[in-house]
Amino acid sequence: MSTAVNAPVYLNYINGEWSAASSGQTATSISPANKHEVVGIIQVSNADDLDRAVQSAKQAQKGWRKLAGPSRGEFLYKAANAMERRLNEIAETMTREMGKTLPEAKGETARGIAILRYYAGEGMRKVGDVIPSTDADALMFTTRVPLGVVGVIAPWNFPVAIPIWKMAPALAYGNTVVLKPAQETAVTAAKIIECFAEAGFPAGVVNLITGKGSVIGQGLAEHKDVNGITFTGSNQVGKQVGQAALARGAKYQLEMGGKNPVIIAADADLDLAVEGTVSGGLRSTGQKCTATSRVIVQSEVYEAFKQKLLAKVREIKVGNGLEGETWMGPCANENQLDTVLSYIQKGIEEGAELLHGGGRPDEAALSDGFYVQPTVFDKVSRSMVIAQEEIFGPVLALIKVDTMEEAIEAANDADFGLSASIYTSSIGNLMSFIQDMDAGLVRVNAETAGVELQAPFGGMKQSSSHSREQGQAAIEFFTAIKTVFVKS
Ligand SMILES: NC(=O)C1=CN([C@@H]2O[C@H](COP(=O)(O)OP(=O)(O)OC[C@H]3O[C@@H](n4cnc5c(N)ncnc54)[C@H](OP(=O)(O)O)[C@@H]3O)[C@@H](O)[C@H]2O)C=CC1
Ligand SMILES: O=C(O)CCC(=O)C(=O)O
Repeated sequence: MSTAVNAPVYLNYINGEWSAASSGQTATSISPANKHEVVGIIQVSNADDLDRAVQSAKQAQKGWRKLAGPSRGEFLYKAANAMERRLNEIAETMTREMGKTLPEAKGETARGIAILRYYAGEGMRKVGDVIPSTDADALMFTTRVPLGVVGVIAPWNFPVAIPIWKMAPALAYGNTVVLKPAQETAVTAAKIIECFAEAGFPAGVVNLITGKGSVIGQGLAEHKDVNGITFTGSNQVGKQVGQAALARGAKYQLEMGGKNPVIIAADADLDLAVEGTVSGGLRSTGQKCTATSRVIVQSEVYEAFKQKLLAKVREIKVGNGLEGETWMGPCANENQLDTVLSYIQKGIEEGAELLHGGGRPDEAALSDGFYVQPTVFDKVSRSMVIAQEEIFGPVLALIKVDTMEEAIEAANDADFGLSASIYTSSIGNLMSFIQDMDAGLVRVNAETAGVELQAPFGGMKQSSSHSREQGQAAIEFFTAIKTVFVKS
């Protein structure tokens, strides 16, 4: 039975006011743990709504950029405080809306708050350098200016952290923002924006508009008054967004897929390596762009590692993320579940050996949710589809290698280059890995997932548009450098 009748309605936030889509259309945001549970009713906006949001951001931009950096930072501190007061509620909404476990959702919400505070402090840091001029009577320096209106297109897998790690630096550096979250997690996004509204940002500085990606996302990328577009999501859509922005000369930044390897060297601490592989590959149901997907193991320890890994995976409790004993929640939506199941089928057809999982769990209590078992494949070869394409699900592919050289070569044998890790106790191994691994994030004796907000984050090869987000790196995208030459 659907509970849509009693579900709360969430609106767009445009020019400091909550408003319904002018199309009059709404959609339901459902829980992946039980498809009959409606988390909220959300707006399906059209191009007119989008234009209103962009125009309100454009109008607000002049006043916002004129504020001193520390004053802009004050608003971010206030938004962080508002979010902190509502941490449990926001985390619970996230779990209900996209399925990750409540402890993970609380951790992510806390991370969103920390990101806001980090960028609030940015308002007080330097924005330029003094450069010696060849003219002894001149002063030459650089300063930075905001892009203008920034469009944020966010995915559903980190519905708090990703919008915030894009919006917070955009705002701190003087841009105004139009956020288009994934429809999947529009309710969680509305709650974040409620915190921004409570913080008292001037009207138009922060705008939220929900609707189809093909209408609102693509519309943002194509809108003549949007000066910068920052996107996280699939490779296919990312490239479309980039092309639309490029065609009209707007700045863009894309964070896309991963096919992240972990290397288990013969001298690794196997218990630590198993822990990192399970956590990196299966937490959040494998739906992280940094999730471990390929497990490359040296032959000397292959059998021992495999047995320890299987023992750990067998312990995983799949269930509703709101329940305390659950370790792994459902896939975020039915499409995602179907994608994961079809990749598992492909792995079987290609001759990989299914060691664990491979389908939906049997429990009747889980039959209305988008659940899948944690899955482990043995005898995977580097060219198989499950070793090459992003699955975005809880599927680990074991690949056997003889030498460290072969391990690194296998790890680099993918179109993506986001994150990679190695478990080893040898300095030689870790130095070769750090030097030769083509990935934006390389981690030693730590899982592939896990990003620190104060460090640059982004990928090589097909994983990104080669820019970096977060930490001090964010200033490169969200501002333009202006070189100033002054002569008395
Ligand atoms: N790098 C990452 O962190 C992520 C990677 N993915 C990968 O993408 C796959 C598919 O996931 P999916 O949710 O469909 O990812 P998408 O790339 O379709 O969605 C990401 C965001 O882009 C929006 N969008 C969709 N179509 C367009 C468009 N034509 N123009 C502009 N914006 C658009 C979406 O809106 P809406 O969905 O509301 O229509 C959403 O806000 C996953 O299986 C995974 O492999 C997915 C999410 C995150
Ligand atoms: O691993 C993380 O914490 C971040 C992952 C991420 O950015 C993503 O999945 O989109």
